[in-house]
Amino acid sequence: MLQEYLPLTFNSTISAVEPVISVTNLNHYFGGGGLRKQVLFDINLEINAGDIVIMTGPSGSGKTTLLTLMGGLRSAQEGSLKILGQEICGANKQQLTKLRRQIGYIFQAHNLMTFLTTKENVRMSLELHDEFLNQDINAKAIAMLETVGLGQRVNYYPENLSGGQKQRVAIARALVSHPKIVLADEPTAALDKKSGRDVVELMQKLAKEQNCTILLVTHDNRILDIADRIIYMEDGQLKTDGVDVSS
Ligand SMILES: Nc1ncnc2c1ncn2[C@@H]1O[C@H](COP(=O)(O)OP(=O)(O)OP(=O)(O)O)[C@@H](O)[C@H]1O
Repeated sequence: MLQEYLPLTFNSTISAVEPVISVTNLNHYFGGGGLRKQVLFDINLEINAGDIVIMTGPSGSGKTTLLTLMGGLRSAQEGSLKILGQEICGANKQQLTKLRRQIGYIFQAHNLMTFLTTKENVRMSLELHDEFLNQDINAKAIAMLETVGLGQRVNYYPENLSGGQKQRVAIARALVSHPKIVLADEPTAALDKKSGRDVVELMQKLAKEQNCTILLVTHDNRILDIADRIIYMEDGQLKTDGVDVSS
């Protein structure tokens, strides 16, 4: 599971044909010296703008590691990893911070600020972006909450919302700034079947409207059908990559 939330903005522009994420011969290791352990092996992958990609596979297969690398949440060590046209293998902290402002994150635990209302949680995401500072960010946050069906809950605190409602606030927070990429790690894990389904269908709808790429890690087979493409990881390797959601 993603543990960190690191906000991000950088000014790269990407052409329509260039993949939003391009991974070439990527390896990753944890630990050092005699304890050094390779957890990703020669990953090659391209993800196009607007695609909803689900990454699945057994526990420990490297999904979260790959997701955190693609989100600029940890440094890539070996190979090439281009996000929105920018090489981030070897990128410094400042470059990673800029990158992270262009990405929305949705976590298993919604990670909302408990001392802020739903509106304030969503507004906080806009406050990280200079381009919104001259706009009515309150109105934008409320409009986004209305879009996710929480127009009546803008002044509620997270503790007074159901699990599904909290996750919808997290979706509003991730998408309100219209990021090009949203990364989601087990977004339905804490939800019942219906709430989980509602949450991913909402993500799918908003992503298609905004032409946003979604990369979603899940063990939840019930949501595979929302994907344009499914990637299967095993033992740190990308085993299958396809669009056949029935397999
Ligand atoms: N910070 C870390 N330090 C050392 N090893 C780690 C670290 N994070 C993950 N690993 C190891 O890397 C491997 C891949 O872990 P990762 O969390 O990416 O798998 P996963 O497929 O996301 O698993 P899950 O589905 O259980 O979340 C595992 O063997 C794990 O123990």
